Amino acid sequence: MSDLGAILDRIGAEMAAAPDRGRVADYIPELARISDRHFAMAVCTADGQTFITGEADTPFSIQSVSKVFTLAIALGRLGDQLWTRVGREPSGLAFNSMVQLEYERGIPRNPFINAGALVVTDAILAGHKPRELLGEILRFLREAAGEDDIHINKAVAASEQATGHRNLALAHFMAAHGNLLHAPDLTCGTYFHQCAIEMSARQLALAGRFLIGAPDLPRMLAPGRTRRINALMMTCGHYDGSGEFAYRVGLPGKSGVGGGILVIAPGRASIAVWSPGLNAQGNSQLGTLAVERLARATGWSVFG
Ligand SMILES: NC(=O)CC[C@H](N)C(=O)O
Repeated sequence: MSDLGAILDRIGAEMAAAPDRGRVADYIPELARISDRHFAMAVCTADGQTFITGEADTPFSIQSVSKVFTLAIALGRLGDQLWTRVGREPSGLAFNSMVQLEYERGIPRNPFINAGALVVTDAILAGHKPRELLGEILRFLREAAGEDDIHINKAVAASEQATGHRNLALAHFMAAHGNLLHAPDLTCGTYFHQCAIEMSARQLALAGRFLIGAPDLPRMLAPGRTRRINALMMTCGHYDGSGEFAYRVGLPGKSGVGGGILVIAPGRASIAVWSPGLNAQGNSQLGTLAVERLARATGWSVFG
């Protein structure tokens, strides 16, 4: 790579000057307080280097990016058995949509929409107390990142708990179809806490290294499974904006309404970007633009 540091400096400067920063999520009151001025990007390469620009050590709410890690834990623990409860197709609908779940009898389309992520959390909650599972998720992240300073923001979790009617509705609906093992408020409560994990862009890029598929990096899962997580990130990681992200960026990515995106360049790098303003599909507006520019400058793409 010619000069990743210079590429990131340029992208950071361009994003600081960007006029249209999208809109910060306001349906979770604690997230509505975050300024849309933040920007950070971190790139961890397969050969062990890390490059950053912007506020790469400021923690932010990873929200739905957590779904990548709970899926990894679920696949490691349950293997293909998980797929009896959740599908692997893009939904073409918003992350919190209800309609499809009714047509498809309580089986969510994929593990990255909210309904699917609730099923994944519910599956790995089996045999554990919520506190134990949340401890396991944090341990997984800390081991993957090689950093201990990763925590849950309890105020964000409480804020979502107080307003999370749609997620509770999704969970109740799946319970009605026999696709939930625990009481809806238990599964949702665990999910709200997992979404409220805070990480910096640097920590998130480090935690994503196990998905690069390169030797000498932390190995959290069998290689065949990490490839499949990448496939799902590519097809479903941005909800009804997944096609657009694949077209513009050409790499698997998973977004969250906190404005974070984890992007994997297989064999090359793990990339984390953060800018809290979102586009109409609930994906970081500048985050997407920044990784689009990074992909163009580096030539990284899974499409050759
Ligand atoms: N897209 C997201 O990041 C959504 C996560 C959020 N906690 C929710 O369930 O609404």
